[in-house]
Amino acid sequence: MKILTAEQIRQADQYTIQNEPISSIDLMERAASQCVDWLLYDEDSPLGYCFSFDKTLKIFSGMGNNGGDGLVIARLLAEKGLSNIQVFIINYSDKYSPDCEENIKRLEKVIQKLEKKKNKSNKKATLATREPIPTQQHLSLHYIKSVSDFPEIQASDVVIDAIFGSGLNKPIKDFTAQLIAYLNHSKAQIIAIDIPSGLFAENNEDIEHRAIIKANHTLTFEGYKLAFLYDQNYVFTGKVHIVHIGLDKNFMGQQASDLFLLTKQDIYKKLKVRPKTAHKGNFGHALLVVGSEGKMGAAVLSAKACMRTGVGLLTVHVPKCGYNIMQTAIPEAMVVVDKKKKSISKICRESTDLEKYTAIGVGCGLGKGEKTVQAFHDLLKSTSMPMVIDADGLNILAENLSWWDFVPKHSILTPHPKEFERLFGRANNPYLRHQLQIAMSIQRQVFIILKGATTCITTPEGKTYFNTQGNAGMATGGSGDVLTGILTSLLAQGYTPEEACCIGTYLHGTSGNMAAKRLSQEAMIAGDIIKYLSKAFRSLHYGEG
Ligand SMILES: NC(=O)C1=CN([C@@H]2O[C@H](COP(=O)(O)OP(=O)(O)OC[C@H]3O[C@@H](n4cnc5c(N)ncnc54)[C@H](O)[C@@H]3O)[C@@H](O)[C@H]2O)[C@H](O)CC1
Ligand SMILES: [K+]
Repeated sequence: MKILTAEQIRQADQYTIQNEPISSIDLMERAASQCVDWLLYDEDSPLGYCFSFDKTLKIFSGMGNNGGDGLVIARLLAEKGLSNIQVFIINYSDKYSPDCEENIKRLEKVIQKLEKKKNKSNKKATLATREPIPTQQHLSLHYIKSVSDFPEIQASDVVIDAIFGSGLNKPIKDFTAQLIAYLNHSKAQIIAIDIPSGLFAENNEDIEHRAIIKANHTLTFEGYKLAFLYDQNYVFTGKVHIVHIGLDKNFMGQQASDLFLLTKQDIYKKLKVRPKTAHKGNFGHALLVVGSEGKMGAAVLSAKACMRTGVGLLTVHVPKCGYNIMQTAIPEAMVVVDKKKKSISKICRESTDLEKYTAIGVGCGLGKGEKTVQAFHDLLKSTSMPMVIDADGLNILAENLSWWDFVPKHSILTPHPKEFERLFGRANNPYLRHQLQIAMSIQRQVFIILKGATTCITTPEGKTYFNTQGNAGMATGGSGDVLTGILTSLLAQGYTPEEACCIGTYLHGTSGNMAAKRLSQEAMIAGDIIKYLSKAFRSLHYGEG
């Protein structure tokens, strides 16, 4: 799925208005009604099916179209009978957008209608019983012009943030900034409409010192904004839900973008089906150069993941101390041992005949001893076959930058953020780090998989794929070794490095999710990701699970 910029979505908005055709105020109505559906019927919504709940819905609306969305949401919910709604318009300037202004009038009419209904039923009640019956529905409109107008916020309130959306063009200041701090400080659940107020859709500089809503949920229109895919911004977006508002699909499909979010369908299309007449020679021969004393677990995990991802043959090059461990843990793999006992010192004769391998993975549990560093150098120099480089392989490279010349083109590097920083340096914010990652992929002609809650894959052509599969249960020792095994296996089977990166990260995240669902995030360990690979494959091939 393509990720579009806020500017491209604005253009899609204009195109839809002109070509559907639909008036902008009707498009706003449609967008808000989709939000209302989510609010009333989604299992994640704090309102879920609660038409007359004892909580109060407090909607904070700005003066632009995001504010307009908030006003329509209030009116539609009131028309559906939701009981307690208070709307607050933030007067941060002296000008409303036309659709926002029109929706204030429409909301006022509904308030008047409800008031009339209330008076009528009270009159009837007074005549019959001499006592007014309190009406069930409360809908009110208030204006915030300074800090003294801030309402009290209870922990049980549900707050809708419709202050600013994609039209934000400078950091929020003055009492609006104070209001955001005040809302963030409350214990209420916050739902942001389109984008948390204060967050820019792409580049966010100086984020620690800015006023930005910290939402529990963000209902975003049509697709993820780029900023939502940076882990550092999760604190603002909370869980992101895509709300489709009917923007022109063809127009959006034609927009140029080098940014993609991986979906199940993308992966399904890339996965090959194994021919019925296949033999093990059809699925490649992988070599893993891994392990050292005390870190043979990393070697075993990468080897098991490699086999479970479907490689035909696997040879594992380990130090002598790893022989029995490897043969016992995974009899399906062939093992060649190094001359040295505790760490790898030289890629030995059986392994030096690199021609017979269809992919190489290196780095898991390797260590950085002098001889190992030399062996890594020799390995880089002895092949031009793209390889998977992880963990200590990356650290060694970071300490020997001149060796970049020997890194085979289109190799896959799998750093976590610290390893990334060691290799490529620091960037001031996630957007700039992403730009740095793209630039480095192009310059070094490698695929970089920056691991995180959302994994960011950049290609030598300058494309980016984001993978959102996975969960915090995977933040445990060995998860990265499993990914290396999966990637090496896919490369060995003849998937292109780009396909291997996309399928590999998606599979890894999906089996991690399946493991967490069954075992809990706390109890799952890296080996469980391997156990659930079969389920992840089945879900991709046959839609199971
Ligand atoms: N794009 C769509 O598909 C649809 C979007 N909708 C909603 O509209 C907003 C974008 O609305 P817009 O009026 O352009 O911008 P905002 O409401 O975010 O901001 C209003 C206005 O405020 C000014 N401004 C910007 N930054 C500041 C600031 N820091 N301080 C003071 N004033 C500021 C600026 O002039 C802005 O224009 C989108 O997010 C959706 O929620 C439609 O409703 C449906 C279709
Ligand atoms: K908002």
